[in-house]
Formats: sequence, C-alpha cells, structure tokens
Amino acid sequence: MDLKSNHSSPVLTDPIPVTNSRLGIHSNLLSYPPSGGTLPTGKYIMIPRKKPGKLEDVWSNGWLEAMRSSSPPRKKLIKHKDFNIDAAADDFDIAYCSWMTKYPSALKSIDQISKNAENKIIAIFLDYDGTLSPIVDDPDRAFMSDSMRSAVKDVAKLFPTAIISGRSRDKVYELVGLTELYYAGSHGMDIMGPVSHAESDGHPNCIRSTDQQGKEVKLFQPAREFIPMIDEVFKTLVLNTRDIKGAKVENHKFCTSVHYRNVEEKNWPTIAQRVHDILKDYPRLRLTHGRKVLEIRPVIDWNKGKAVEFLLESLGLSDRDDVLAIYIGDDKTDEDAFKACILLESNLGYGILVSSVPKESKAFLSLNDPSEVKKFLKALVNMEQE
Ligand SMILES: O=P(O)(O)OC[C@H]1O[C@H](O[C@H]2O[C@H](CO)[C@@H](O)[C@H](O)[C@H]2O)[C@H](O)[C@@H](O)[C@@H]1O
Repeated sequence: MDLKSNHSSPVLTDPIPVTNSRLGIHSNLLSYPPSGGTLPTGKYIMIPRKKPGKLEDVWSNGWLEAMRSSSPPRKKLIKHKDFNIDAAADDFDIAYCSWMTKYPSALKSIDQISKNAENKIIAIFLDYDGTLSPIVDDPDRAFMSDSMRSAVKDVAKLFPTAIISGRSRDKVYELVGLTELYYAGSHGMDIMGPVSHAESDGHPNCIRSTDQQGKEVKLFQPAREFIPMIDEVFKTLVLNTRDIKGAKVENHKFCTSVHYRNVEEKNWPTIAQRVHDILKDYPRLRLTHGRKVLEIRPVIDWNKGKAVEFLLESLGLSDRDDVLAIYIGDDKTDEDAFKACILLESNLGYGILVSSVPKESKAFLSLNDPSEVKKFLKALVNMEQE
C-alpha cells in the first residue's frame, strides 16, 4: 500500500478510477472548472437558489427509479424447514427461497465458517443501520438493543472488530458506546484505528490522536479538505428542503444525507430535483443511494471497502493468508466492503448481506434482519470458545 509516496488526497481523476496503489490514493485533483463547489476558506457562503432544473433531469438520470426501489418494505415470512420458511405462501416467498439458495443463511453456515477459520485470525467488520439496529423512521432513534450491544462486545473481546458506518464517527460511537472496537464514520472517510507502523501512517491525512479513553490512536481522514464544502452543501440542503414535509438532512462531516423515508411519494421528484440542482454547482461531489436516503459525498476513490483494507493493514492483518474477514451489512454502500472481502490474500472473506427481500449482492451469505445478526455474532463467540 503506497500511501506515503503520494501526499495528496485520494480524489478521483477519471470516471473510471485509475489507482496507483492498492488503496487507490490519487495524486491529482479533479480538473473541473472552479465554477461553484470550490472549497471556501472563509465563513459560510450562501449559494443563491438557481432557476430549478426540469423534472426530466431526475427521471432521465435514473434517480427516481433508484429512489423507488430503495428499501422495499419487509414481508413477514413463514417458517420453512430448509430456508427458515414453512411454506412458500406466495410469489414473494418463492422468490425469497430461491434467492436463499444463492445467498445461504450465515447461521446455517457456521460449521463451514468454523472449519475455514481453523488456525486463522478472524476480523469482524459491521455496518450499523439495518445491521446492528433495525431501520426506523427517525434516524435519531435508530438505537441498538442492549442484547445486541453485549453480543458485539463479546465478539470484540475475541476478535479485532470495527464498525464502518455512513453516519459520522462521533454519532455511531454515541449510538454503540463500546470502547472495545474501532470505528469508521462517513462511509469509511473517517477512521479511528490502532496505532501501527503501517505505510499509511506517513500520509498527511493520517494523524496521531487520542480516543475517548485517552488511548493513542490513528485518525485517517482522506476527505479532510471537503469539510467546509460539505458543511456549505448541508446548510443549502436544509434551506432548500425545509418546505418539503418529512425531509431530513444530516451532516456527517465528510458527507451529508437527505432522507425521504417520511416524505410523501408524490413529493419525491421535488426533493430529488432540489438535490440535483444543488449538486450541479458541486462537480467535486457525487450522489449515492441508500435506504430511502440520498447521500452526497466527495468524488474520491474511497469507500467502505477501502476502509476494510485500511483497517486490516493497521491491524497488521493485510497480505496474509491466515486471516479470515467477515463483513456484515445491509446496504448498497456495503457492497464495496463485500468486494474487499472477496479480494483478500487468504481468499477467506465472507460478505454477509442482511436482507429480508431478495437483492443482488457481492455477498456470499445472508441474514434476514438484525435479530439474526445478533444470533450469528453469538454463534461466532460460541465457535471460538469451543
Ligand atoms: O452505513 P450505515 O451505518 O448503514 O448508515 C447508512 C445510513 O443510515 C441511516 O439511515 C438509514 O437508517 C435510518 C434509521 O433506521 C432510516 O430512517 C433511514 O431511512 C436509512 O437510510 C443514517 O441516518 C444515514 O445518515 C446513513 O447514511
């Protein structure tokens, strides 16, 4: 991993990323014209509301379609002896059963995992929303249960464990409240990891810091320079969506989210168009879709997969054939991490998708919901103790 030799930010220079290191640190900034979206050095600048674009914009670029298909409602499943479902009651259940043949239950694969884990170091990576906490209408009330917290704590005592979330690192730490593990916020753009002598330690975006307990840690923030820009966009988004009932904007420091879960579907085109119009002024920012949320983040070659690689390196676990990594997540942004698990040197990575509806994924196994995640974490602890 060549982070030292390149002292600029990992900003994408091409639509198709051309990386010069395993972690994809890039040397050049985007060559977009500085018309808006430049990094402000002074105080917050108000972006004047431009003439709104046409609604066709959000239709033609597929935003609305992606919004409609994101986070479909859960269906209650009936138990079956092979698939956790009793009988295929309708087309949905049949589709789910057949999907589970492609993504078998991680709970039922524990013996296989245990076999593969013999004499290996297991590293655990967990997403937060929809994985450790159930999806709820109010993002501020997405609490994890005490029993889940204790399952995560037990896992972290036995295996190096990290939570990699789209939320800000502080927020996810506040929600989880465990000191036994590592945290990465803003989709991996804000990592607090162990102090090591990894190559990444020499990178200017990697600094020594202390955690809440005063322990020395490493802080890696590859999108540092975007903080003022994200703050500016966040404020503009709040202003420009305040008349849309149910819309909620969150500032995660290195990225920002616009929630439409509580917005009436007839107003989705409006919210999409407002976000679209603002983004037009920021060529160095891009949009990704999450579960009923539009996420705006810097155009840098960094994601949850890179965060997995970074943490493995910091833990001294990269490029080794005795490491088995497990990543559990429920969202599109977790796909990069599933890919990173597939690419491990050891060939021993398990991506586990949490989903109660059939979804195409790079994951290898599946779990139905956070309650199954908790069972799986407990099964890992039992496996290790046995
Ligand atoms: O990477 P994650 O930890 O899964 O974070 C992704 C987003 O999670 C949160 O939103 C999602 O969960 C909310 C609470 O259940 C739900 O109301 C929302 O519809 C979901 O999209 C968080 O609020 C976002 O900022 C994160 O980007």
